[in-house]
Amino acid sequence: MENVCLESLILKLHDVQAVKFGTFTLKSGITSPIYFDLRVIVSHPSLMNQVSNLLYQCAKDKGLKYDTVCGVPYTALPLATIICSQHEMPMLIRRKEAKDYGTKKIIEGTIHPGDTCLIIEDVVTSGSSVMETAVVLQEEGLKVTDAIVLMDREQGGSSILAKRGITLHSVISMTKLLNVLLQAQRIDSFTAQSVHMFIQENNTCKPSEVEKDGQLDTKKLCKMAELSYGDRAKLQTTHPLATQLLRLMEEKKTNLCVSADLTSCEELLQLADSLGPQICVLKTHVDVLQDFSPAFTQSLMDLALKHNFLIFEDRKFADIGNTVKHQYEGGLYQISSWSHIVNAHAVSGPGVLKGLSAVGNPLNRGCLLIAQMSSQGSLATGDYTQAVVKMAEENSDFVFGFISGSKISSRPEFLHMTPGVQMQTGGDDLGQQYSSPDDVILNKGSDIIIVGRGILGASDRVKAAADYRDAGWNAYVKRLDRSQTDV
Ligand SMILES: O=c1ccn([C@@H]2O[C@H](COP(=O)(O)O)[C@@H](O)[C@H]2O)c(=O)[nH]1
Repeated sequence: MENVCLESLILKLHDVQAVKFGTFTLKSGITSPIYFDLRVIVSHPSLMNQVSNLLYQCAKDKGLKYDTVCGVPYTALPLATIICSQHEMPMLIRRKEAKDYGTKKIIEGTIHPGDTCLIIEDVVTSGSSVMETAVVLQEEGLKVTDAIVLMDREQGGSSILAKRGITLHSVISMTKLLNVLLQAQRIDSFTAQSVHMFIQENNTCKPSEVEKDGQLDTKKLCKMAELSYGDRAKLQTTHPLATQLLRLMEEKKTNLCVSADLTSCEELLQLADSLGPQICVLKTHVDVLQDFSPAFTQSLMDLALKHNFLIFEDRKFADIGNTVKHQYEGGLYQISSWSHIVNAHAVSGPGVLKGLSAVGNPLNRGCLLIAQMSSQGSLATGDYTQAVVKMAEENSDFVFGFISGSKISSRPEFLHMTPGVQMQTGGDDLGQQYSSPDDVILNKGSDIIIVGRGILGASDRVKAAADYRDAGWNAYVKRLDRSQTDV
């Protein structure tokens, strides 16, 4: 690969801010002086072509033989597409989550078991994303022996992948990148030095650290990919309310939120008292109460303290900032004074969060954005959902998670809460659709199940809540176990 070509690429990547210097918190919670965001290159077609050519050339220079190509979702997907299109090679697409309808496939494209698949990735730190893709391909009978990455952060990922039989080939090394930017006076020697030191000191995935008796300690390794609720609570970037919630979930061993859709205050308070020990969150719709009074909210707050759960008023704010501010703070319900959590639709734009956070932040409250809905025909899908994730990322001082059917953000500081949960799947006659606790937590990667009528309609609500709590928690434990064996 020609040096001039690499140098011009590095400078272009810096121009478009695909590489940035400053203070950044990585997925693992570590603070880094350098950050790569290769996603931006999709807006620069000539850069996309240049990167794809270099990735292809790298595979050629190494003499790699392969039958098909798969890009690690999402950034490397278009890169793999360009390579396959230009060189007329078959490609496979790995889904992040299996489809919950139709074929339920996790790999799209024609699979020929025994074929060798080359993995394409944009940036490697721990190697866990490459590994996740490799495992899925291997489960389909494909051979995975090599991966090509544009940028290796040199933090141990290549050694870890090598231990699992995958050779990582990188187009740009961290050392090369820093040298080129230093020579071009894009960064000073102090910055280059601090990045070098960071890499040495934060080799988060040193093989020696994840080895036990010469074997990979899969438990440690897995922690990089899937953190427990307790570990997520410890991340610097986690919102204080999410920290409180994740901690109490770990302590009480529950990821059950009961949806207390009742019309009498007394019945609701009785429910909160009897189910309190089983739940992490109690969700209300105060506007369906026939006898609401401020005394009710005081009693509910007392029960939340007694049983250590959070209160979530499912108000679904959706107006302009100024209006939601009044709706949250004032009126009959004065929601901000008693509800730890509220939620909002993103449809009116970020102003809704500006208005809500002006009231909620001084009170240490938090908000969930509604990214998907459980009802049939919901319009909150696809690009809308993606835009909601972006809005959450841009407002993480107040937003700590989502109402969604599945995990939609890989950032461990965000919580996913899923309504439409019952042991018996199906729905009601007004469009509600139900998934099982196992499906929601284990297969779709959500964090908290929200259960209403599944518990409220039972003859013994305490027993039903215990069953849902066990089902939700066991699915979470299974998910952690599965990710340990997958790595
Ligand atoms: O997409 C959504 C958003 C909110 N909900 C609310 O959750 C409960 C579900 O009650 P069930 O009795 O378990 O069906 C209810 O309060 C909804 O308003 C939802 O279902 N879907």
